[in-house]
Amino acid sequence: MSAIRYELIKKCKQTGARLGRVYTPHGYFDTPAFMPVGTQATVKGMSPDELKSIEAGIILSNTYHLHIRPGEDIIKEAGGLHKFMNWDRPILTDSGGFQVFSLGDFRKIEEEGVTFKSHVDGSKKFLSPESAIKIQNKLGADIIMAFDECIPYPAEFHYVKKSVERTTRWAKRCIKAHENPETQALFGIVQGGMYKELRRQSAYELLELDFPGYAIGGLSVGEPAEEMYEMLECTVPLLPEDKPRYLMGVGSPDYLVEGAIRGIDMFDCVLPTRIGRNGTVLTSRGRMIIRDALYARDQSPIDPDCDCYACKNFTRSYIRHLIKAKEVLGIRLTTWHNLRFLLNLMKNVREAIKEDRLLDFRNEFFKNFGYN
Ligand SMILES: C=CCOC(=O)Nc1nc2cc3[nH]c(NC)nc3cc2c(=O)[nH]1
Ligand SMILES: [Zn+2]
Repeated sequence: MSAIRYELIKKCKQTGARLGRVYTPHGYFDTPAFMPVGTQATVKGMSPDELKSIEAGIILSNTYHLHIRPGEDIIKEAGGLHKFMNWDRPILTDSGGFQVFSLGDFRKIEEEGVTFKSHVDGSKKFLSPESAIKIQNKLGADIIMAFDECIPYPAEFHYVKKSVERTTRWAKRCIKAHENPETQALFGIVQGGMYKELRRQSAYELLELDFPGYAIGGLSVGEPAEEMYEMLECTVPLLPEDKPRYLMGVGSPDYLVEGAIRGIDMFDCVLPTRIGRNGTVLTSRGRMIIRDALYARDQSPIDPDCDCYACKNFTRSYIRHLIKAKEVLGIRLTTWHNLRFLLNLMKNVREAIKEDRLLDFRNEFFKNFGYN
């Protein structure tokens, strides 16, 4: 009996997209889904009630960050991550491994695991498949991720092949180390760089291990959009139709729509919260740099088509003032709006799948948003 169940509700007639629902021990969430990122057990600037008000179905936290601070034992003593942060809906923990390689003073990868320096105090840290799973077992997320190597871009074929084979060996060690498969679903992570042959090899090796869900890793690492789409087109069809597919670290509005069209069910990205904090907001007409003097006297909402608290109650002029004055309410409002924008985008994608018009929706959205 697995911790989650994926219900395939409808397949889009125009594309590879699917409408689905993932049932977890903390309730279900609809897919395709965008998962707000709460790296350190909080989606920066948003309370759990506010996240519920914008209909966030599932949020993500980082194993690496919570291991470094406050440490998984403190969270376990609180009754696990759900209790600690008072979020009673689904949670997914990924490694933050992406950050380890970009944040921590990354040291070396060996068969046993990865040695690196903490980005907080520079102390020496070690993560292995076993320790990464042990930490996630203590945190108690509903969906946890296998320990893998997120291969940098670009990378030589031979290096990628060796890394894929090690990631598969690590995946087997994760399954063995996992203590709560009936309450925490462990997802395998397909790697393979930008090589179709290695993407297929990684997928086949992980399919044999029969995970309850599969993530596609090693993308959104600096490669051109076309390469990412090509890797999706060669990998997604190999994955089981009756299990969720999670594209890690993606993404911007166009990537979310194009990823859903190619059969992806779950996405996560720091973009909405990160650009929100530096005064950039997403609107149906494209990105808006609200701190720009252009908006100093603009009494209209960020996005007239948006139903969020920021757009219903405040003007561009006021929010620009808050951002310029480094007032905390400023980044709360831009974050609130950006998250609601992406959650609404995914709601519209789900509607379009229901009505077999996702390609039409894509063309309309891209025309307004300013993509080609
Ligand atoms: C406990 C261990 C769980 O391991 C992982 O979470 N591994 C992992 N995380 C990723 C995160 C990514 N973010 C982006 N772009 C912003 N691309 C990403 C790719 C990966 C990936 O290939 N692997
Ligand atoms: Zn809004």
